[in-house]
Amino acid sequence: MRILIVGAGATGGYFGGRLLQHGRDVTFLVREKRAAQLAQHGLSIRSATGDADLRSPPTVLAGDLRGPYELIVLSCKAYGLEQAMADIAPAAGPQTVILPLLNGMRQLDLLDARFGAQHVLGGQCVIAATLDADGAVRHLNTSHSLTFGERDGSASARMQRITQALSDAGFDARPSSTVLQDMWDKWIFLAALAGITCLMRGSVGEIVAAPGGTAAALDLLEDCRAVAERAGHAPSEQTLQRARGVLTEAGSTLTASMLRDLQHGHPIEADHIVGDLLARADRSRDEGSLLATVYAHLKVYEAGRSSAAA
Ligand SMILES: NC(=O)C1=CN([C@@H]2O[C@H](COP(=O)(O)OP(=O)(O)OC[C@H]3O[C@@H](n4cnc5c(N)ncnc54)[C@H](OP(=O)(O)O)[C@@H]3O)[C@@H](O)[C@H]2O)C=CC1
Ligand SMILES: CC(C)(CO)C(=O)C(=O)O
Repeated sequence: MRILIVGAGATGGYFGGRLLQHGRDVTFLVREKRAAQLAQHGLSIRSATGDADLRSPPTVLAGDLRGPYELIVLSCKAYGLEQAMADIAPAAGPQTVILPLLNGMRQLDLLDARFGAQHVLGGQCVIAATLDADGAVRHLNTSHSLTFGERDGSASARMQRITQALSDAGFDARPSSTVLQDMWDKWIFLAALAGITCLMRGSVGEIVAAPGGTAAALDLLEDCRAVAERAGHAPSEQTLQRARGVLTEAGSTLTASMLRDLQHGHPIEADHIVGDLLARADRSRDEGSLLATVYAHLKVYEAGRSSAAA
């Protein structure tokens, strides 16, 4: 299967790199700076699950992109999605399937509008990864699952082909018949994790060790859960218990990728991950909620970045 990975950043570099390491037909759509870095140093993955050093990974610049690809894996940030959609247009043909790995849900609406819903799978990944200063992918824990599925839950022929292409490639490939609920479950967990770790500038363990920290984390999760319920995607009690457990684990070093971005002064996905959740909330009830405070806090950070750049 001809696979295009859009972006060779933390997630795209990791999953694309693993696929390449396992002999799959992968090309990375990159921009010039990353193309030069990959040409010079190759693509390295540093991980407790096994390192990889891939010399000369196949890359392509947008202007040279020729399609069609059977599978396009989107691993850009939400604020890069409009540009990425424009750039991948030449790679999309009548049989192309787009698999977005972004956190949140709004990417589905945008991709549907641009390419047609029949071309867009649901998807998500669970991993903690970042890029080093030298461009190597650093895998920060041992989770590395990639979930994908038809949004109507069907076991289509293309799902079988994609499952085969993504399986046995050094990460957990998880075909799902409940991918939309999976995405919602992850969204509310991630919004709570990103929101609370950014607000408190610390890991889960540091937050729960502080007075009131556990209650704040659980309050925020509850705000997020209420939005999911209102949208018809309430998490199961088991999912909720798991999320509560992870968000209140004593000594946990877990943070969200949004906190890592914020600490490096990078752009963040505030609107996509927190603002969009708030937009789907019951405004009369959620005004003054912790979720609203978290959003205001992230927007202040963004405003500070913009004025520093001006
Ligand atoms: N990092 C993590 O641990 C996790 C992240 N996620 C989610 O995954 C998504 C991706 O995050 P992450 O991998 O961390 O992000 P990164 O910023 O590490 O990587 C994104 C990459 O996409 C590239 N890119 C963006 N637009 C284009 C384009 N038009 N053409 C070519 N390359 C492009 C960027 O390239 P350039 O350098 O040129 O800008 C960058 O290298 C986000 O929605 C995030 O929330 C989900 C789970 C965990
Ligand atoms: C929740 C987590 C850590 C898992 O993938 C994540 O998605 C992120 O940090 O962006």
